[in-house]
Order: sequence, then structure tokens, then C-alpha cells
Amino acid sequence: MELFKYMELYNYEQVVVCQDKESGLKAIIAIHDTTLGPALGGTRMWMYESEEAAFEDALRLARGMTYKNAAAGLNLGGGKTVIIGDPRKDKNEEMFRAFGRFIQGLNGRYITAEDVGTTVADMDLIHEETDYVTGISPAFGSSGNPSPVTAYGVYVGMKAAAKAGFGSDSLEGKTVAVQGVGNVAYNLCRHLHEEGANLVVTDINKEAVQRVVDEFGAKAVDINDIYEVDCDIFAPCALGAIINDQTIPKLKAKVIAGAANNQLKETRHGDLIHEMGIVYAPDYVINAGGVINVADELYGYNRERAMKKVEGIYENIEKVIEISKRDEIPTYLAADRMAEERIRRMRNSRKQFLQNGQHILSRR
Ligand SMILES: NC(=O)c1ccc[n+]([C@@H]2O[C@H](COP(=O)([O-])OP(=O)(O)OC[C@H]3O[C@@H](n4cnc5c(N)ncnc54)[C@H](O)[C@@H]3O)[C@@H](O)[C@H]2O)c1
Ligand SMILES: CC(C)C[C@H](N)C(=O)O
Repeated sequence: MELFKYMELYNYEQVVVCQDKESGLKAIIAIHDTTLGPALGGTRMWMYESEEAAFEDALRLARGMTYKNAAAGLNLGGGKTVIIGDPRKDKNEEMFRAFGRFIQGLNGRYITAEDVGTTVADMDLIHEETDYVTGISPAFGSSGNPSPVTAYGVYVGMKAAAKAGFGSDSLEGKTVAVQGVGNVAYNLCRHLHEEGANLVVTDINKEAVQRVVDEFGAKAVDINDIYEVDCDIFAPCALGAIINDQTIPKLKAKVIAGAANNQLKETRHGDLIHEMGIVYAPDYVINAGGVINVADELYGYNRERAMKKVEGIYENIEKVIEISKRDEIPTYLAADRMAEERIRRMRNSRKQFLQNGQHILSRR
């Protein structure tokens, strides 16, 4: 990857490479765009096949956060961190504290939280070194684990997508194929089960599968079979790029609505599913519940206020589908336009009223 070329192509502001030999920390913080405010995005810990794959993931995820935060109406920019390593074996206290010091060095340009492979306990360690972290233990006045809230947002967004796909937002009797039943999808399955949906699930983690089979009566299938399940809704809730040339021909679902980030391998895959008549709930619009929840900490966390905002994901998905129909464009593009439009408008308003981030009257 030619880093500067890639950064220029998508207008990235900054990439910070952090290493700490003692603890084994190898982290990449990508800050995409801070027009709307400081970059807020989670930290993913994953066993990347190569350094290049880690850079690519950090960059793609950071850009996704810019769009997610903008589309959700938050006054926050987009960033993300990836830590290279096995979250089951390679974590230690020094690693997260060293990482916290690197975040502190950015002086508020980047604020972190959980993502795949990191937990509230990890965020608490980061918090030992910096205040620029959210999703820490509720005992600190924080919002805690964002996953259940993300799941609730995906659930309400799925209902809005179902309304467009089936004429009703009821999920009772609908069959939902869920790929990955980790932190978010376990909670999503609970909501779906409570509404009377039928669940077909898969995961590389057999215990996670067994839990939803036992608790919610889900049917388990092999990881390679999830795409061709005879279902109404496909809910990708594991990793990205799973809507691609190999999987699209297998899909039977009328609606795709799930938590995973970067579900489309390439934008042309969004065009393809649109042409097939599939209602796609754009990933960063439907999975914004977690970031909406942690962002509320910036105002002094209030769960009721945060959950009310998360319920707005229903209307946001409706809005994207409306734009898609009006402009005859795929929903992923409609969402991009909605987010870009907000960033453009806010950039202008900042130009009018703010200089160096301060209101012009503050110089009096
Ligand atoms: N946690 C949040 O609040 C949040 C918010 C927004 C988006 N997301 C996104 O949602 C997705 C899930 O997040 P999570 O926090 O639940 O992570 P998680 O790690 O708890 O769950 C992911 C699950 O996917 C499984 N998995 C991995 N590869 C798989 C494969 N090939 N096939 C089937 N299963 C596989 C894992 O074993 C794990 O159980 C991620 O893409 C994440 O970026 C999470
Ligand atoms: C800030 C976090 C809650 C971010 C979350 N992992 C996401 O992708 O939206």
C-alpha cells in the first residue's frame, strides 16, 4: 500500500503508528476527518495477516467512523485504532496503559472506545493514562459496554428496513440469518427472539453459537452455509467485506441489516445488491447505537437521552431509503451523500463562526 497516496485519495488527516517493545504494543491510530469535532472511534485488537492488512483495516474503519458520526448527527469526526495481536493471548496491563499515553499525546484529537477484541476492562486501563476514552466502567460515570446499545440500534434499524422490504416492520415470524453471535449479535438475537423471529446463526466460536441455540432456540449452521440460508433477512455481525462476488450469488434474503462494519467489499457490490432488489441498511447508519451511546458521555452520560437518540436510527434508515428511491441510487450511496452533505454544511458553519476552533467572540 502506498500510504500517502491512499491518504490523499480519501482525504485522511493523520495516521499514528505506536509501538512499545516491553508490552508488545503495536497500534495504528487512523484519524480520518475532524471537521465535525474530535475523532471518536473504537480500538480493534485482531491477528492481522500482515502489517498492510492492519493499516488497511484501520484506515477503512476510521473513514467509516467519519460517515457514521456524521450520519448519526454527532458533532464528532472519525478515527479508529487497530492493535495487532491475539486478544485472547497477547493482552497485558502495560500494553493498554502505553496505548493510553499515546492517545493522551494526541491531546483530544482522538477519543477511543471498544471494538472487536477489546473490552470495558481494557478501556479502564487506558483511562489510567488519559481521559480521552469512553465506554469505561459505569462506576466512573461512563456508559460501559456499548454492544447492547449497538444491538438495540441494529434491531430498530432492521425493523425500518423490513418495512421497506416487506411492507411491515414486524419481525414476528421472519427468519433472520445471523453471521457472528458475539457481543452485539447475542443481544440482537435476544431482541429478535422476543419479537418472535426465527434465528439461524453461525460463528467460529462454538460456545457463542451454543448460547443462542440454548437461550433463543436458534438453529446453527456451518460458517460457509450462512449466506445461502433460506431467510428473509441476512444480518452480518462478524467482520467486514462479506458482501462480495462469492457471496452475492448465494444470498436469498430480501433485506440485509446487520452490525458489522464495512460489509460491502467494494462499492460496486452495493450497486449489485441494489440491482437485485435487496434492501440494504447501510452498515454505518444501522450500527451507530454504540457510538451514539458513548458520545453521550461528552455531555455527562444520561442513558434515557442516549437511548432516545439511538431510537432515531429507525428514522435515519427510513431517510436513507427515501433518498435512495428519490434519486434512484443504492442505499449505500444515499447514506454517503447524507453524511457528506452534513459535513459540508457544518464545515461552512464553522468557517463562518469559528476560528482556530474558538468562537470569534471569545477573542473579546
Ligand atoms: N461492539 C459495538 O458496539 C459495535 C458497534 C458498531 C459496530 N460493531 C461491529 O459489529 C461487528 C461485531 O462486533 P462485536 O462487538 O459483536 O464483536 P465480537 O468480537 O464480540 O463478535 C464478533 C463475532 O464474530 C465471530 N466471527 C469472526 N469471524 C467469523 C466468521 N468468519 N464467521 C462467523 N463468525 C465469525 C467471532 O467469533 C465473534 O463471536 C464488528 O464488525 C464490529 O466492528 C460493533
Ligand atoms: C465508539 C465505539 C462504540 C465504536 C464502535 N466499535 C463502532 O464501530 O461504531
